[in-house]
Amino acid sequence: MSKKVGRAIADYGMIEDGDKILVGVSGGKDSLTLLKILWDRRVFVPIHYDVLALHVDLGFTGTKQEAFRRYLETEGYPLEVRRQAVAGEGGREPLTCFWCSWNRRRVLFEEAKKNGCNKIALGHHKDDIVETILMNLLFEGEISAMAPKQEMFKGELHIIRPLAYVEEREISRFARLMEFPVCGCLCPQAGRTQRAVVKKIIADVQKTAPGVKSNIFRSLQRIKKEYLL
Ligand SMILES: Nc1ncnc2c1ncn2[C@@H]1O[C@H](COP(=O)(O)OP(=O)(O)OP(=O)(O)O)[C@@H](O)[C@H]1O
Repeated sequence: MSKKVGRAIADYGMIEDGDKILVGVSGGKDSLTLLKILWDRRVFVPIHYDVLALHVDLGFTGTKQEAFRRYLETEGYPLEVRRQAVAGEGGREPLTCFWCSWNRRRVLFEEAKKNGCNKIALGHHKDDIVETILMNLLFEGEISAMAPKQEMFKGELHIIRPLAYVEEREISRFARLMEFPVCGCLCPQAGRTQRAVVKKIIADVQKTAPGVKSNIFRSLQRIKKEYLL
């Protein structure tokens, strides 16, 4: 996985010497994996960069957040926690995905600025990108993906997605092997989103066409302009 991450970093010029990277850590398997890989790679890559983990505590109840926070601290990762209630007290009803992610992003940007970070790394992986392509096609009527490297605020900040070439099943296996104290998805909307619908479509098609995920991913690298409307 580290090799795939290295390839994605090189292909998209995601990390440069002197970068300070804020890694968004939700407590899920993807961002815990991302944090470990970026942290460990610093030992052998020929450039120097700093890593800071940030958890935005969105205020959902019934969390197992304490366990993963303790784990990060014990493992020696520098960690910041910012509380930003989106539901219940201090939040808004009904809770929507837009409201939740808008707030999370705002806090990530604010904390990046406050901590002098020029990159924000998110744990989106290949499956997330493929699902986004289909979601945008089916529900938004447009052809677009999730950029592995995205410029924000006229280049002041970049969002990077170093797991862009890594499949979710690889991450799941790694997270189990590493015994990460994963604190599952705490979102009350989980499983009822457009993403869940698209995930099921891909899984169904994959039963008879195993290469479908890679094909969807590759499709946005091979646009045939002469066949567009
Ligand atoms: N509460 C949070 N605090 C900080 N970063 C977050 C938080 N929630 C999500 N992120 C960041 O945004 C990415 C995408 O969020 P999403 O909710 O889609 O999570 P996910 O795909 O389930 O990943 P994970 O397994 O890391 O939770 C995460 O991988 C993480 O980097």
